[in-house]
Amino acid sequence: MNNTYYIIDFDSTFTKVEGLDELANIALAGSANQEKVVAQIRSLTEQGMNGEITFSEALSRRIELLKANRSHINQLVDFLYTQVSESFQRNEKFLREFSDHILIVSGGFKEFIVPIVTSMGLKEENVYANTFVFDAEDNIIGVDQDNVLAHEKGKVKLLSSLKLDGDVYAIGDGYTDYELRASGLANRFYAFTENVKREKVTANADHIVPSLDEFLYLNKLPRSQSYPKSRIKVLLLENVHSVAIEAFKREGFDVETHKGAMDEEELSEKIKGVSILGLRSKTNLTKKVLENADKLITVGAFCIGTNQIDLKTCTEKGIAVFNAPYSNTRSVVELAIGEMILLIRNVFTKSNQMHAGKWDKSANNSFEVRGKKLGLIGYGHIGTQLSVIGEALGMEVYFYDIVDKMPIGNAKKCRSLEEVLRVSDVVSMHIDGRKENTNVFGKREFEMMKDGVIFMNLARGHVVEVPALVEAIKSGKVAGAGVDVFPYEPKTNSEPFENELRGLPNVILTPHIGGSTEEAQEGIGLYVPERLLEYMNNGSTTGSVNFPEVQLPLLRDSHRLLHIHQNVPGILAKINNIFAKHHINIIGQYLKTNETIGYVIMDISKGYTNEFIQEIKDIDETIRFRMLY
Ligand SMILES: NC(=O)c1ccc[n+]([C@@H]2O[C@H](COP(=O)([O-])OP(=O)(O)OC[C@H]3O[C@@H](n4cnc5c(N)ncnc54)[C@H](O)[C@@H]3O)[C@@H](O)[C@H]2O)c1
Ligand SMILES: O=C(O)CC[C@@H](O)C(=O)O
Repeated sequence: MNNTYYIIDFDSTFTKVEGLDELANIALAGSANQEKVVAQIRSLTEQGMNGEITFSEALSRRIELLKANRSHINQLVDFLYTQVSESFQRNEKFLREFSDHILIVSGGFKEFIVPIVTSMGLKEENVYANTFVFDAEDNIIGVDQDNVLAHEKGKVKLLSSLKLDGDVYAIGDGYTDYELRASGLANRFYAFTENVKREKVTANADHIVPSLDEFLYLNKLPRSQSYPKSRIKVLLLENVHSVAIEAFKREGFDVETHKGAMDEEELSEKIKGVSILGLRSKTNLTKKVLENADKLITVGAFCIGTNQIDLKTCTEKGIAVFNAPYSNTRSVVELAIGEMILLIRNVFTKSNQMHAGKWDKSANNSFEVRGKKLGLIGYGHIGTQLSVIGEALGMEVYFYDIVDKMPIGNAKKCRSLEEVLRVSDVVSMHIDGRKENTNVFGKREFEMMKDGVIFMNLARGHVVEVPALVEAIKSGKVAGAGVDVFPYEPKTNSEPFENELRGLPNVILTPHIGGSTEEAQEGIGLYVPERLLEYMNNGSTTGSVNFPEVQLPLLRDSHRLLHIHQNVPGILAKINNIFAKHHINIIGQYLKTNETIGYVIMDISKGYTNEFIQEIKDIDETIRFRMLY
């Protein structure tokens, strides 16, 4: 072990929160002025951390406001067990292994610090912090004034008295931590920004460390992440749900988010250096963008459709793409059912008339859906769900799909598109957005339909020729239409919507919100990051839309090599020859291929040379190589 001492701060570094602020929250729970007092305490904490008021002033003023007792401290400790910073949780092994050289030096209080840090392997005798003074009823009435840490430049005085023999590295989020470096007592100061980032502190740091992983990486210390995730960029576009953002932040990635989509030019610049990209339906991931994607490992479509992504190029470049194949299915189905009922009853026309002051109480052109024929074009996830609910409403369901599909319930499978169109009272599109489906629905298809049909497209805008639909509405062929998707859709909410369907009677237009419900977005926000993280951390490709699917066991006590190559004969033999030449023992090996690529995963024991790795990388057909440990 080296002779370096690691001086670590507690509040907002070891834990995500400030202990005293949380103690106030607990002590004042339910009291009328809780919010006000906690805000005052937080503000004093901030001023002290930024060096705007002296530490001792901040401390004594906070204690005065606190009104806490010993039982509140017990509650605080229980809470703090759940608030240890993520990167500290990940690196408990380092804390235990280096416990003789790790000192917790804090302006906080031993009463809550000791139980937390000792539970993670640190030593009580290495905790330097304040202690409370209690009265006979166990109320906190002050701070032990004999402790140097209760006073100005307390950390500096404390460290100077310890006379540590060796290098000293200080890690913390506050100005008092930086003071150790300024005084010359610490060789380096690492500003820890996983929980809070303070300009005045980071400006003075030798290094800014967004996580403990980064600190351990910089100092070549044992760590749980082979390469710190804080160095891996995640770019999330189109307002993906906050649970997704949290999932990546929790793992320690460097996450950037954007509310809207990006056009080709903007994304071509932004993609540089990004390893994980998240998008929805409005961002086109084109060949040109992918040419600039120098670090891209994986892409998550936070939606069902992946037609906006050049999957072929992604595959050729060894970029694994994932989507959320059913998280918003129910939402689309509910919207389709709602629109169908409103359209067949002519509700929008009546509602518009009412807004214009016209009362037209009549049954003309208003029908029930019960007993009507529902024609579904595309019988995938959405089509089949709609089939079930349509039948429950008393409709007869007919469907057409290019793939032979099992009918659900009493639905009738049709052999051709025409067969469905000729019989249906309501036609609903649920085919996917592949290129070949462009304009599959035009004048000819509308002409095949019954007069007065209701038509809905909640699939993709480019599958229907809009002028043909407009004509069919104007001629009365189509009595009502629900359209959620358009060949061109605005990139952001501030861009105006232009389309020939605007202003037509009994036409419901919605801004591509079939899948936009809180439930669906949260579901997608949980599902997609799980797939992406599984791939990043473990190599598993379950649910990938362009990679061979492999579900891998967790990595234990071995190193995992992931080799993506062009799918030509003989690659596995080449790999195995290199293993044999270097006498490397394979613990586990998995191979899956698709038409374009092969994906080999090899778990090996830790003894191998850089030459061995280089030879694997140098195989001619290699597209991408990654190592996990
Ligand atoms: N409006 C929205 O917000 C929203 C939300 C979710 C999905 N969608 C769209 O809805 C589409 C359908 O979603 P899904 O989850 O049911 O997809 P899915 O892949 O499960 O089903 C699509 C079905 O269409 C069939 N198909 C493809 N081309 C066809 C054609 N030309 N004629 C007949 N059948 C054809 C396929 O064989 C498949 O069974 C998605 O691809 C997506 O584009 C829109
Ligand atoms: O939310 C989106 O952007 C797209 C929704 C939908 O079209 C999908 O493909 O899932």
